[in-house]
Amino acid sequence: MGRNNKRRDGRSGDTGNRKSKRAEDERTDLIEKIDMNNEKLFAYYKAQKVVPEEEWDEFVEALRQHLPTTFRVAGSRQTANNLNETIKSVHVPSLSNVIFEDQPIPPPVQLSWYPDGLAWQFNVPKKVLRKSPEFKKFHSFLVFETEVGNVSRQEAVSMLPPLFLDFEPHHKVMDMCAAPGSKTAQILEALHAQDTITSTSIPSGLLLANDSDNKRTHLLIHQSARLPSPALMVTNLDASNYPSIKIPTQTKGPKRLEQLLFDRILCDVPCSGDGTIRKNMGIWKSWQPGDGNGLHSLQVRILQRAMKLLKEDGRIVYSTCSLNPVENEAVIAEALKVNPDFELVDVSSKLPELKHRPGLTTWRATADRTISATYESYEEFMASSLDENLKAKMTEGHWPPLDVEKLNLPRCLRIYPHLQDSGGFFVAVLEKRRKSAPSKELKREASEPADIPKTKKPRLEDTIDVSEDPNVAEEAAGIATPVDDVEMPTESSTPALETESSPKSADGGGGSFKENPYTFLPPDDPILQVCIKRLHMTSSFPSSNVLVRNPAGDAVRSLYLANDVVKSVIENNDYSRIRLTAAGTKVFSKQEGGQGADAQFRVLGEGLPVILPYVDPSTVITADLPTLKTLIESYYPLCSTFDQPFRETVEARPTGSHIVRFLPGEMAGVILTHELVLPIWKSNVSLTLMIDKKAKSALSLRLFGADITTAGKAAAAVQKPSAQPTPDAIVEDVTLANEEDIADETPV
Ligand SMILES: C[S@@+](CC[C@H](N)C(=O)[O-])C[C@H]1O[C@@H](n2cnc3c(N)ncnc32)[C@H](O)[C@@H]1O
Repeated sequence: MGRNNKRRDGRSGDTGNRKSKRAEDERTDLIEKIDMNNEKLFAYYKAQKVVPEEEWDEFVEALRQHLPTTFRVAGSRQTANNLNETIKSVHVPSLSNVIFEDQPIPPPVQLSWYPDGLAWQFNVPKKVLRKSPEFKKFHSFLVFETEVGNVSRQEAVSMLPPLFLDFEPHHKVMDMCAAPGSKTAQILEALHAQDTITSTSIPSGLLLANDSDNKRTHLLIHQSARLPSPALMVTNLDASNYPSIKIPTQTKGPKRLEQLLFDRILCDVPCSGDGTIRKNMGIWKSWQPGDGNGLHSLQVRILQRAMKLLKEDGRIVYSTCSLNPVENEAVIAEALKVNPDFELVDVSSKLPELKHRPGLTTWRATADRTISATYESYEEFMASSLDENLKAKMTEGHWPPLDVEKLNLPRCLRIYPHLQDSGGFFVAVLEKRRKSAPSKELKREASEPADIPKTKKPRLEDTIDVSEDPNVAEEAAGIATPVDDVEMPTESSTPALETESSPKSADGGGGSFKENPYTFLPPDDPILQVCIKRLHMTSSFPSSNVLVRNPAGDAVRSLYLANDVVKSVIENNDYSRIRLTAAGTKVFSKQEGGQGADAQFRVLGEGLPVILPYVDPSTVITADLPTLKTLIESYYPLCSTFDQPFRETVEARPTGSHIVRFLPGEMAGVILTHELVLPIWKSNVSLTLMIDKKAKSALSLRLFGADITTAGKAAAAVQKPSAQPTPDAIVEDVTLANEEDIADETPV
């Protein structure tokens, strides 16, 4: 991210390029220098019998190998299938016979277990990506598509948990430890699976993504802006202490408030991360058993809190990128012990091509840093000659319980690097059994009358003490929410783009919370009405679900759209108590007028698919592929440069925000296979395509096989006077920024 900012600050792509090469050289040195032996790690995992004796060498050898690059084609089913087709029919054939320094380089292959072949893997040295023209072009394609959210560069194993959630668009889903958000994005995509390329549905369900780290929460918001959803909320709380959220009862009769319970919860908990050792090579040196021991109690508390927030028949997916049974089976066992209404689900046949091993039923914990001894039981550990301070760090829960056989721990899935050339991972799926006949008392507890004085409220909360103001300790942040990074027209009559001001930085120190509050506009708000009238939106547009974020509750800058559940959560809960950091999706944004012109609210590219189903089709201007090419190539082409009938249509339109539908077509060998709907801005005499710079470059690469945007051509010219189709400067610089931004599975 930092490097990306430097580029925005005006550093040349060449500098980025040199830096990237240096970083790569440093990494190569590191691989060569690093000692991929850690006797304690080996002794510990041998003692756990994670793999049979005869597989041990293969397992360790796999830990030492460079992790292949994996990515997932993202977006709704239609968008993803389209792009996947391009990868299969254009990129893979062009990468199939590449010879580099006399060596054949294998093309990307699909991950056999990932549904619909939407996940890919390739393993080529970075210098091939830099120097082979075919791979360079493919890499550039990936970088830009990642920037705009059509591709997610994610570790293969990290793609697993959402696949086991098995949820539907009407479900209320919670992602308890969500940042930086690769799994949140995957859940959002599934929630919006039925969307088309041009329009987004408003699912009736909810995705509540939470993370206790404020900085990382803003990274999550940035990532999820690529997949706008009116069903998304983001909170910034300690998951182990997550407060009760209230919503009105759905039943007939007087409205009461009840606790919001979830259909599905993902607990992708903080872990020691030793399953990522192929990527995070520092683990070879730093690993010690205490890493997992120290996290065990937090992991248990997070899982137990999830159990209390789940509906009957609901499902929890618990996952870590650690191989340590103390962070995995021991956590599941401890949580099951106190929640007997839960059981592990056998999901071994869900992904038939996925190779995995069963969860362990025996393991040997230790707290000893200096010797390699492990202990069969807590009693044996306590009877040892170890230091009393070390003994105090461990609990019975670190070891297998006596009744371990009853818990079905082999139903957990262990993924090992040597099985399918991946990282190491652990997944467990738990379901809450339906109670046959709820007692009268339980029924009474299930709905909480809103009007009972607080002190007398029957508590829905469980054994965990949930305070009204969870004491969340995190670093001071101050990261801006995403802004529309649109190329700026300079024509004098073209208004300056107003950037969305970031919410005030959240000062995590001591748990203070300084985000802006959320207010729903009255449906007859004059500004909202102007937006609705301008687009001739139908009466079915949910105008009572439009919200703003500022203390006054006025439509001063941006308008967001939320679905009914998000609205009801916001209206019935104090936003600062639930540390609400984001809600819904931004659809309109204020655009300052140019010389003498009034400010207007314009449709945002990210919000357009959400509002398009409500826009009167006669409001949308139709255009063809050459028109799109002109809009991509120039910042602000004059209206007079366009062909008829587009020229006449736009000249007749007032200045301001418009929507254009580009119809499928062909020009000089370039094919637009499906229609595209994009926002434009009309100034007195020129037009601007109002999409993010990187989205414009990605679109250009997808359509024309080269970045023909002004910025792309400029970058190519800086890099090489004989401009090649793929500008190195952009590729390298964006790659670095991107890889940092989306790094997932960072051990915490
Ligand atoms: C393994 S990472 C999650 C990765 C994420 N699910 C993804 O796919 O991008 C664990 C996350 O847990 C967060 N975390 C740590 N302690 C937490 C707590 N007590 N409550 C909520 N989140 C916590 C960390 O900030 C970190 O972002």
